[in-house]
Amino acid sequence: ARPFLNEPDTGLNPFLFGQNATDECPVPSTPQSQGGAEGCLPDINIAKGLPDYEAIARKCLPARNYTYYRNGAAGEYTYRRNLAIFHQYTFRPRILVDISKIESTLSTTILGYNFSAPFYISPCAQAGMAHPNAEINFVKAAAKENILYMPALFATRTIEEIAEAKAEGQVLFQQLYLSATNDTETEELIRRTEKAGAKAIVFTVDSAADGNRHRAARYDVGSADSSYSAFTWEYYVKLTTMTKLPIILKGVMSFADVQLAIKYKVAGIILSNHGARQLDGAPTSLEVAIEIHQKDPEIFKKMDILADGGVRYGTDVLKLLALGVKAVGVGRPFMFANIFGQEGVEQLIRQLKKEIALDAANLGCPDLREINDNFVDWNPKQCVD
Ligand SMILES: Cc1cc2nc3c(=O)[nH]c(=O)nc-3n(C[C@H](O)[C@H](O)[C@H](O)COP(=O)(O)O)c2cc1C
Repeated sequence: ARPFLNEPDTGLNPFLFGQNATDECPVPSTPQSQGGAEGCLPDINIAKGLPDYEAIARKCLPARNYTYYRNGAAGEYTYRRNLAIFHQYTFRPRILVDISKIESTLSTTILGYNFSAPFYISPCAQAGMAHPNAEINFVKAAAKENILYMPALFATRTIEEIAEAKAEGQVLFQQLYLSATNDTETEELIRRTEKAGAKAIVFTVDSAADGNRHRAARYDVGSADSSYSAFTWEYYVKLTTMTKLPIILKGVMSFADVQLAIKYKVAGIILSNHGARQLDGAPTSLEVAIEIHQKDPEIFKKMDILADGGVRYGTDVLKLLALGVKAVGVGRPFMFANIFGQEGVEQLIRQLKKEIALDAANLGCPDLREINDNFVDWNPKQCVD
């Protein structure tokens, strides 16, 4: 495959490496497990959009830590597809529409809880590889900007430490990996999650086995679980009897399973290929959302459907929302922004909110909550790359 452009060149490099691009920053000596790009970080203001945080992290983090966040499965074809797919669909912009109120229409509900924007911080393990305060930065930034955060079970900080950092009334959804064979362990995890005050369980179902991750294997930072899972829909039914919390299934990636999720009255699903870290060749969440929309668009009204993977621009968010997706998850960009700590995470949230508003305005969509499939030409076109 041809070399892949991870981030389009938007003129960042001279700010990061100097005008002659020769003053490479030395790899910092901070121990990997404690993260740390300190001493190397450029001015936070040079990050103008989501892809910039990755470019900065690649320069500033130890290679092993960067690779843990960056890697995808096998030849990373789905990783590339996640980023590229959005550009196969062009908008149908409308003109002479009063879009002056757009910023006041970004708010949404997820499982009935109010948030200021239709995007959230996806559950990603090991935030401590980027910053010593790890997930605490996500909790606090999410509270400040009133967006949803889904902490990962394999976080650097414990469920309890993360809950402790919550603001008054802050809503978190807890991501869990469960054991199909050890109900005692599952019960214990669920009790901890409930006690911590999580408002929903995000049960990840797209990791039936370890991800086959070549890039990660070079640095010994592969996926954390090494068993083949025995989960079934019957297990899901049993799980619903173990807790009163709503359960969101994360990693639904076929129309057949979406139909089953409806049949089993699942509270919500996340269309996700796990950031392309599990099955190379999996479809992208945009493609699955398009398939649902083509086959039975009413499904989007029957449960909250969220989606993640490769979302890097406001326009990516708009395309998913136009199909009926309720809110969109962002993973790696937040992990990379965290090298700047809470300030970096907050800045990213503000930047994405602004992009969504600007893009919706230029699209001629006066109210984000009213965006619909007419705003996009769903005939795929050749990507510009
Ligand atoms: C470093 C890293 C760790 C992740 N850890 C988890 C995890 O523990 N549980 C989970 O459900 N998903 C995990 N994911 C997947 C994310 O929740 C999300 O689906 C994905 O990152 C979205 O794609 P994006 O990174 O392109 O935004 C992880 C992703 C990354 C990049």
